[in-house]
Amino acid sequence: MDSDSDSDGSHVSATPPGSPNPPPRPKPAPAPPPPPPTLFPLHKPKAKIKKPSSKQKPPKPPPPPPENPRNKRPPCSAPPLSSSPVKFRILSRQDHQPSSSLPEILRAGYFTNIASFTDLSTDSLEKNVDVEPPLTAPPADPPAFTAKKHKLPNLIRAREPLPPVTLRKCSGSEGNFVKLNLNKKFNRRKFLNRKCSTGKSYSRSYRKSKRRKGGECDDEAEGDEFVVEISSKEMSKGFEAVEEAVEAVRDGVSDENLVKLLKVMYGYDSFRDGQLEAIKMVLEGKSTMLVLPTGAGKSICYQIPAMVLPGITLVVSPLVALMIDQLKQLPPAIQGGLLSSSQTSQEVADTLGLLQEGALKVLFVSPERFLNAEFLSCLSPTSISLLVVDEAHCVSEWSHNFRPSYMRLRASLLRSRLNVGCILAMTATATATTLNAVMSALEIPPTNLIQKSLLRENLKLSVSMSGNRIKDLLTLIKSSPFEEVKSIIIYCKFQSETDTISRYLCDNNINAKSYHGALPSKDRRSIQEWFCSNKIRVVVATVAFGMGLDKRDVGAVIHYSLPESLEEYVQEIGRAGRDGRLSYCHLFFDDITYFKLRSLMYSDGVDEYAVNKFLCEVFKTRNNSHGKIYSIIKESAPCKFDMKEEVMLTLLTQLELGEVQYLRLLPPTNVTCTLNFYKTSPALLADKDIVVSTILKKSETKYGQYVFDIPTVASSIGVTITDLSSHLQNLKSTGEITYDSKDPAYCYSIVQVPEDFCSLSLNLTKWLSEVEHCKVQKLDAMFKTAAYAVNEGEKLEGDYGSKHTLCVQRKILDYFKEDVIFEGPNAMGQSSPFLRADIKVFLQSNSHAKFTPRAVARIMHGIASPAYPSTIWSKSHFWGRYSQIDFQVVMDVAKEELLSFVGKGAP
Ligand SMILES: Nc1ncnc2c1ncn2[C@@H]1O[C@H](COP(=O)(O)OP(=O)(O)OP(=O)(O)O)[C@@H](O)[C@H]1O
Repeated sequence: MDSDSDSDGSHVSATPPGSPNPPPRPKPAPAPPPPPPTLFPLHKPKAKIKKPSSKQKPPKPPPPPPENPRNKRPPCSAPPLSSSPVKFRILSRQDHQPSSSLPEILRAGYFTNIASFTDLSTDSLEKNVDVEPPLTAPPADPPAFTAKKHKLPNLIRAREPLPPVTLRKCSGSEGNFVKLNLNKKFNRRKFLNRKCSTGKSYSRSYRKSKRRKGGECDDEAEGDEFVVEISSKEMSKGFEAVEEAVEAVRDGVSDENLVKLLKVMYGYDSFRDGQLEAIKMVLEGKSTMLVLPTGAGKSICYQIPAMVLPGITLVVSPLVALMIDQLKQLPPAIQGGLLSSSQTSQEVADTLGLLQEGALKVLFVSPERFLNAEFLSCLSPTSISLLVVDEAHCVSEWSHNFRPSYMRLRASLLRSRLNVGCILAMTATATATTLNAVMSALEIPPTNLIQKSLLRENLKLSVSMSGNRIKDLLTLIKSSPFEEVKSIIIYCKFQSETDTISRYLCDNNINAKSYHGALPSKDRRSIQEWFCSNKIRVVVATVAFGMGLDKRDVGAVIHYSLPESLEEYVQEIGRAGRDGRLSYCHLFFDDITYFKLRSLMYSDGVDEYAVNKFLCEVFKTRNNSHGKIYSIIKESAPCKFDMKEEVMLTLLTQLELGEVQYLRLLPPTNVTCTLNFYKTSPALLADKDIVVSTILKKSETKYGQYVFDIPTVASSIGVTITDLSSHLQNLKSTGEITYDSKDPAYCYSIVQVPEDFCSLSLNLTKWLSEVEHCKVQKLDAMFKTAAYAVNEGEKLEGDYGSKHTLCVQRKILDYFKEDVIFEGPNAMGQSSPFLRADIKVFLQSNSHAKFTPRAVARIMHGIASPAYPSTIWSKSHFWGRYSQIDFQVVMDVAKEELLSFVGKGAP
């Protein structure tokens, strides 16, 4: 039975697969039965499977998908894009997708999904990590695809930078292979697929899932490469079936019609809990808040409406890597694209071109895009049918993963700027407070909340307190039920831990690899691929692993370190048991890690003093500054204000979107420009060109070069930074100048200068400290849940792998449902007899430095900050000495001592 938002939380549901008694995980688990074949795209009996041959001629292409007049939009009158001065490395599609399967490629090419991205990084989610050397050795048992990689004809110089790759539809005479537009030349490519030797009739989408979701293809088939020929007749039959089903839903949104559409698009017979309800709400045009557990199938809840609704569906995601995964996982019938701030201007222009042509049904965008006037102008006011906010908890500062850029996603702004009518917000993890905040920001009425249980009952939970985690981990993996599990993820907090542990496991004959954000993206892809094809049994990872991972048969998730919140814990254990089989999740915890994490919770915080100093810089010219453009340089500012980049962005966003709008954020860009004149002399050119004459006035000359601040010049002329950049680009193309830009910065234009800086900094600091307090409470709730489970679990029956399931589930449900902040003291010390004396000595011995109470407390807790880096301050005798004393207590004592120190005439 599923619990919903009204349940008492004393039970948990099985969503998916809805079985009350999930089967135990066999040794080894057999592959799940294939889903029934779909009408779309193809049935295997009609597809010929042949060994590749160089002589083989490509078959004829399918006709283009039937065009639906309802999907047509008038072309959009976007202004030409200026070129960005920032250079990005362009990766080929294969760079991200080393073993593209036929359905993926077909989807990408034939159905216009965008092919080139520049950033796969998920590093931003990793905190306080140290860099490890890149992966060099292949796994003991390298998968066949690596060995054969060079043979694949569809590889496009995977390592080298490439021009943007535009995927085009084939014309009727060229076979059903996808053509890639490289450097404006068309090259014919054949795409390969590996044989799944079960001999069953699989749909294309099922073969895709076999490849990606765990390599259930049997061993015999691994590495065998076959060309799958798909007749254009079959292809168009699939399209027609989808088109018919879509039309039927448009004519009448009934359960029956929607199930038919589900069947032809995905091959599934029925909807899972919550899906149908959500789809119907969206199709009725009602903004909806959807809370389903990880792996429950939230994507279908926007993909089906995207097919049915006339305009485009915008999907906002917090990470580029997530967007890429989601784009790749779109079913073939949906034409998708992606826009992120890490793309080159050419990539952006290509996507915007497709958008203008009306060729896209789903567009993934980063929230930062909403800063971009060009993007906004490309979306005609009526073209957006649905806005999907994925990971919607990021909207709320009370969530575990607040993103300042998500503040831009407020219903009022979305309506005024994009004319968005219907919003679908989706998350797997949100407390009641977070949900309230998200729903109020997106103006979703309480009646439009669809919430199913957070936990699947096939997950068995256990917890242990450990004095020697690495040894206990080995014992755990070598004992039942973990010893029988063939796919395990171990989550650690720090990158260095992942390497140590994977080495230790390998030394003990356990096939393991470490995975973290500092690894080159190629290595990360390989590890993920090997794990998915069961070539590696264990991945020891930081939080960077798992976002968008849809491997169905992960049998165990082990937390080597305490997660920072119950939200993070729920999200990460949700990687296990997606196939519905019994799966095991073990959590190790210990005081030392807890103390360390708790200290880290204070690494983002700021003092009122720092906020005030920052505001003075932001509004440096208080008079006549309305409309003027300024910038804060990302590299130098953190040290100047002792404030992390992310915190600066939070403050700037709050100054834009808070009760009073003080400024307007502009897209970040490089602001220092160095320019050389070539053809015409500067003075002569300045006579003809106002931009050049302003540059001459506003620049310094160094070694014959002109160095100037781009926002200053743009402000003086009264143009935007984009216009100025285009103008410089034009001058460059005529050979008049060359230029380079550096210093990435946050840019903004002033709307209104605050009258009272003091009260504004006080309010902002108060808000930030509440956010900080909330994060600390989340960690405490996690720690207390673990401690409670260990204490209570001792009294319960049950095998080792599942002993604490009920205790932990109960605590999790309380926490999410009622925002229960668990009572009772935390494990932190509240006083120390030597603290005051030590702070006094520290201040005396560092009398040259200007400390704030927070800076002193950070050093006593051993936390680095931009102005007090660990490279210098960890040498201090006092570094980290009081990490077991509550940070607030240390800060209070530091404040008193600083006051008395200054009172005694210290500098
Ligand atoms: N009705 C259904 N029947 C069977 N399988 C389904 C159904 N709906 C979705 N799935 C499958 O469930 C898997 C998970 O779906 P999806 O990635 O959308 O989950 P999610 O809720 O977005 O998970 P996460 O929060 O981890 O991103 C996919 O492989 C998807 O094809």
